Amino acid sequence: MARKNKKTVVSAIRLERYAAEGKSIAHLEDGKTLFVEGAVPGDVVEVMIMKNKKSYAEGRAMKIVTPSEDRVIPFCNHFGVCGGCKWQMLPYDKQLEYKQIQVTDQLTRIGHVALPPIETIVGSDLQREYRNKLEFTFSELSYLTREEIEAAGDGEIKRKPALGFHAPGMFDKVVDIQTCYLQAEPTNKIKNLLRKIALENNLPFYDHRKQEGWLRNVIIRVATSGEVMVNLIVKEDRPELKMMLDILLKEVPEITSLHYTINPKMNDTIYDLKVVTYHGKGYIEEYLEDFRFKISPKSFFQTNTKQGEKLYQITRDFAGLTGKEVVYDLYCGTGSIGIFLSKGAKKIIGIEAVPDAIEDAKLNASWNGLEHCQFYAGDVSDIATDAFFEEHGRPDVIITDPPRAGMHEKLIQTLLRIKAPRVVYVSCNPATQARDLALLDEMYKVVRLQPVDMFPHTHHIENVALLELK
Ligand SMILES: C[S@@+](CC[C@H](N)C(=O)[O-])C[C@H]1O[C@@H](n2cnc3c(N)ncnc32)[C@H](O)[C@@H]1O
Repeated sequence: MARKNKKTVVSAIRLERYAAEGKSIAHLEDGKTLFVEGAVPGDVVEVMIMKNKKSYAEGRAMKIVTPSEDRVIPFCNHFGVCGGCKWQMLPYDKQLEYKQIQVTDQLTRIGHVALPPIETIVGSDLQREYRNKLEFTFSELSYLTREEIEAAGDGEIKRKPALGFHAPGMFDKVVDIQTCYLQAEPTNKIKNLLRKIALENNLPFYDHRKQEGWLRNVIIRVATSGEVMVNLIVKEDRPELKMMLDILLKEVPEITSLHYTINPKMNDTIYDLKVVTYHGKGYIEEYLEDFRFKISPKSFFQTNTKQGEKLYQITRDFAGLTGKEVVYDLYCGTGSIGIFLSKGAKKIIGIEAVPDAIEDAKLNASWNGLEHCQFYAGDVSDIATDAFFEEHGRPDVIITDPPRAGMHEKLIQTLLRIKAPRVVYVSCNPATQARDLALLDEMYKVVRLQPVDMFPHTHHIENVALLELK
C-alpha cells in the first residue's frame, strides 16, 4: 500500500469486511482500523482520510482502483450521485448478508448484553417500487454530474433548476431525477409533469441558500389499494398554484387526494402547518392483512407496505397474546401495530406525538370494528407515567416502536419501574436499540431477535427484539 499526499490520501487499500452504516473496514499500515464509506468489501480503493483519531480513522472512497468481485451493474441512471439507493452495486443477497452483520455488530458492540442467536433477516419480496411514500425537492440549483462538468470544458456552466433528491450532504443542490424506481407509477409521471409545468411557466424553484423562490417540495403517496395522494408545498399562495393543481388533476386522473401546503418557514417540516385538501377525500387507505387504515397527509405509515405486514406479523408472534392481555403500543403512529394485534388482546392503549395520527388511529379502530382500543396524543415520555399505567391497567405486553433516536431515557426508567412481563421493541436503528437494551438489561433479558429488511438498496435495517423480565 503506497501513500500519497502523506496524511490525507491512501492510494490503494483493500476493504476487508463490512462494518455498519454503509461503511467498510480496512487496516492502515500501522494496524489502525480505517472505516471507509462509498465502497464495499473486496474493493481496492483510493481513500481520502476525513478523520484521524488515536485508535481509528474514517475516510471516503475517492476512486475504485479494483472493483470487488461482488459488484453488479446498478439499474438506475442516477446511481452514484443520488443519495437514495447507495447499495445498488451489490446483489440483494449480499445486501442482506451485510445487514445481518450490521445488526449483530451493533447489538454486540454497543449493547454488551447477553443475546440469543439472531434469526436470519427477512428479505423484501419487492426490491423495486417498494415504497408507498416519496418526497421530492425543488431547487434552483441542480447538482452537476462529473459528465456535465467535463462536457462544459472551460466554458461557464449554467445550473438548471431541478426536482429530485438532495445530493448526499448538500442542503442546497438537488439531483434532477427523471426515473426513480423506489415507488410505483404515477410517481414519476407526477414529478416530471410538475417540473415541466414549472419550467414552461417560469415558476421559481426554491433557492435553499437564499431562502427565496416558490416551489419547495412535493410528497407523493401511492397505496397498494391504488389510491394516490399528492401534497405540493410552496412558499406562499399565488394564482399559479391553482393552475398547477388543475393541470395535475386533468393529466393524472389516478390522483385520489390532492393537497397543498403553504410553508413560509426556514425548515421543511409540515407537521406544524395546515395541509389543505384541494380535491378528493383528504386521505388514502392502506390494507395490512384484512385491516383497513386511514392515512392522512401528516401521518406516519410503514413506508414498505408489504414488509410492514411481515414486520407486524413478527411483532404479533413475539407478543404471544392469548386474548387476556393489556397491551400498550408506544409511538403508535396511526395505531397500526396495536390494531394489527388487537384480536389477541383484552385492551390496546396507543400513544403518539402527532395529533392527526391519533385521530387516524381512533378512526382506524372504528373502521375495523374495534371497541377495546384507546389512543392518546402527546409525548410518550410525558404521557406514559406510572400514574397513567395505574389508571389504564398494568401492562402485560408493551410494544415500543420509536423513531431512529430510540427511546427517551425517562421512558426507559418508567418501563423499568412498571415491569411489564414482555416488551417487544421494534427498531429502525439497531445502534440506538442496542443502547436502550443495555439500559433495560437491569430488569430484562433479550430472548428473541429478528431483523427485517424494509429498505432494499440502502443500509437501513429494522430489528425486532423480544424482552422478558429476568
Ligand atoms: C417509527 S414510527 C412508528 C409508528 C407506528 N408504530 C407504525 O408502525 O406505523 C415512530 C412514531 O413515533 C412518533 N414519535 C416520535 N417521537 C415521539 C414522542 N416523543 N412521543 C410520541 N410519539 C413520538 C412519530 O410521530 C412516529 O409516528
